[in-house]
Amino acid sequence: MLSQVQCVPSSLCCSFLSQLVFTRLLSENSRPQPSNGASRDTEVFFHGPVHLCTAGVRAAFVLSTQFSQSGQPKDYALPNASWSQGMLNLYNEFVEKSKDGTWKRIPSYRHSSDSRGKESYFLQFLEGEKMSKDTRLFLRSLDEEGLGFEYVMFLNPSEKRMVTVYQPGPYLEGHPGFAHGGSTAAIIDSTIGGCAIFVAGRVMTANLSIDFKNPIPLGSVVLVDGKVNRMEGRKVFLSCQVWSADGQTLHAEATALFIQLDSLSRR
Ligand SMILES: CCCCCCCC/C=C\CCCCCCCC(=O)SCCNC(=O)CCNC(=O)[C@H](O)C(C)(C)COP(=O)(O)OP(=O)(O)OC[C@H]1O[C@@H](n2cnc3c(N)ncnc32)[C@H](O)[C@@H]1OP(=O)(O)O
Repeated sequence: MLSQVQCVPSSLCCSFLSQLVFTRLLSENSRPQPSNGASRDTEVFFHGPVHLCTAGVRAAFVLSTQFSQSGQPKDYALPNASWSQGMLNLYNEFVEKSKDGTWKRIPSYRHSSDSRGKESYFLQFLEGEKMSKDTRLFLRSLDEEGLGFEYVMFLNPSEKRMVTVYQPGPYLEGHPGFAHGGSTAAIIDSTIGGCAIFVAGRVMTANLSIDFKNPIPLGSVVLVDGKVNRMEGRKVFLSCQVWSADGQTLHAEATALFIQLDSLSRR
């Protein structure tokens, strides 16, 4: 279990992370298992001898959650059954806007090693770090669709702007019925982190300041709208707003400073 979160790219929300891990530990025991009896946890598969007899079924289940039918790594930034109509509508709106090249959908994989190739922003970010196939990127750490962070990012390169269409799931609960502020911080950090990576390559969050204006109902759809304001040497200054899908409610506003790293290995 620990290996799944040990290389989480953000120390921003330690308490949130602990809660998420705790939730996962709890849920492994209390959640109904898939009908084929397979565990959702690769570590259970590797460490639990009692499970060896169903190894094939388990492996198939685990692989099916991580790879598409073509055998390619699964791109999670595509519609799935958990997406509400509101999420689909916004997604389609931005797909439409992407047709003339103004916006670009950013694919999203579970493991950093799946991000190799042309769209390799995570490798820029994580280069030099050893990540095993069992590790998972924080925002894609849950197996079941719709329980945690459901999101798709669209980049507007000329505006140095990233918009994330985001639907927080029930495992992100803070106050009953609402998203935990740490989860909101994480999606903001990742959205503007994407902007910062786009303009500066490998970066780290040095400062993130958030005004939480209105709680985000779980299962609702919001737009996380972040952009680069300016760059001064290695310092990238960004801002971000989180709006309800109808544009009527401002949920959060943030400013941030990211620092460009010359090389992670130098550190
Ligand atoms: C087609 C391509 C598309 C691309 C799209 C991509 C989409 C991608 C999608 C998804 C992306 C996901 C992205 C995830 C992002 C997550 C990021 C995180 O959460 S990172 C974890 C949390 N952060 C840490 O753990 C940092 C810990 N801190 C440090 O490591 C250092 O303090 C660091 C690197 C921040 C700075 O250290 P130093 O030694 O390199 O630099 P020094 O000299 O201290 O600072 C440089 C300048 O910055 C100022 N500075 C530093 N920290 C500051 C602060 N907190 N406030 C104000 N100024 C600060 C300093 O005063 C200095 O300024 P002067 O150059 O003198 O003017």
